[in-house]
Amino acid sequence: MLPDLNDLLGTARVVSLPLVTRFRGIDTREALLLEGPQGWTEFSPFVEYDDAESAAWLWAAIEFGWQQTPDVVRERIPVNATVPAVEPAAVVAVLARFPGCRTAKVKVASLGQTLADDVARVREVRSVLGPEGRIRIDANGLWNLDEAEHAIHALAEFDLEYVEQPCASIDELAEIRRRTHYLTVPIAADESVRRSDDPLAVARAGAADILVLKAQPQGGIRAALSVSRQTGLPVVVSSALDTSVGIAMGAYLAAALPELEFDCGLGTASLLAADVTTEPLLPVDGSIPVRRVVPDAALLDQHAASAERRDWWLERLARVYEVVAD
Ligand SMILES: O=C(O)CCC(=O)c1ccccc1C(=O)O
Ligand SMILES: [Mg+2]
Repeated sequence: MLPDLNDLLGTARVVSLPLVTRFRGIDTREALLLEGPQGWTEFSPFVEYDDAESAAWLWAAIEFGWQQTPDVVRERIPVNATVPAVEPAAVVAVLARFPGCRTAKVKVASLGQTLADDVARVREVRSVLGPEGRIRIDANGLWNLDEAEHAIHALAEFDLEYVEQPCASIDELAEIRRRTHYLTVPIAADESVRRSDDPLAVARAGAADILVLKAQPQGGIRAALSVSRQTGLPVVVSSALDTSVGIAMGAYLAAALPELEFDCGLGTASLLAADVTTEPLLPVDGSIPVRRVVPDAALLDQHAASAERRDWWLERLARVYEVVAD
């Protein structure tokens, strides 16, 4: 059951939040927030995504605002620190924003950087976290097969918990998994789940050991829970660099999973220099609470997007609504 478009437009607020450090090539995160009968919710597909891909994000936003959240089995979610592709000298300051986090996810394979840059960054993260820290890396599919094999070989000495999306395609993931099997570094799939027509294909191909699930791109909490159930693979719930409102959606997904073996990528409010609430879902003692988030009126005003960007988002909402309604 779909609410009327006018109900969505009636409460919509568009914000533009500055990031602490550049991430995925952006320094501000734009998001559209909506208030449904169950609470505030978020629609924030990345600006370059088309309407067809954004439909899952809108369905997720509507589900979270208009339907009750599923039963939860935990009240706090252990989270990882997320380390953008920064210089080694900046690593200490990044990790300090994630108090109590024993796990770090390090971005690698960034445009304009070399494997030596990645090795230096991961070495510094290992040195700060110590031998008991857990380190995972995320290449966002940017390596080809040989680059991935070489890089995983070079980075394995830092004891990797897993490698997220080393290559772009499912076939490549399956092949790199075979090639690096001897290193015993598990392979996780992210884009191959959230940007694929068939989120189960990567599991069916035996191309990943772990799935990264993001609530908005997966089409909501229930759809993501279904992927987890149907594949039986261990899951890491992650944010899409959402505001605290969207992170809450991810937190409810993580809280509803029967098993949660790995720390989740839901500490990303720490990458924002501003948020929409005075009580953001920031990590404390390495975890975030599971609760809904209510935006603060003054912060919504303070971080309101320009009139031009607001119109762009409202028009996008209306177009994507038609895709969902079909
Ligand atoms: O998983 C995390 O630690 C944080 C989330 C994250 O990395 C991310 C955030 C926005 C867009 C893509 C990604 C990604 O996992 O590739
Ligand atoms: Mg990823």
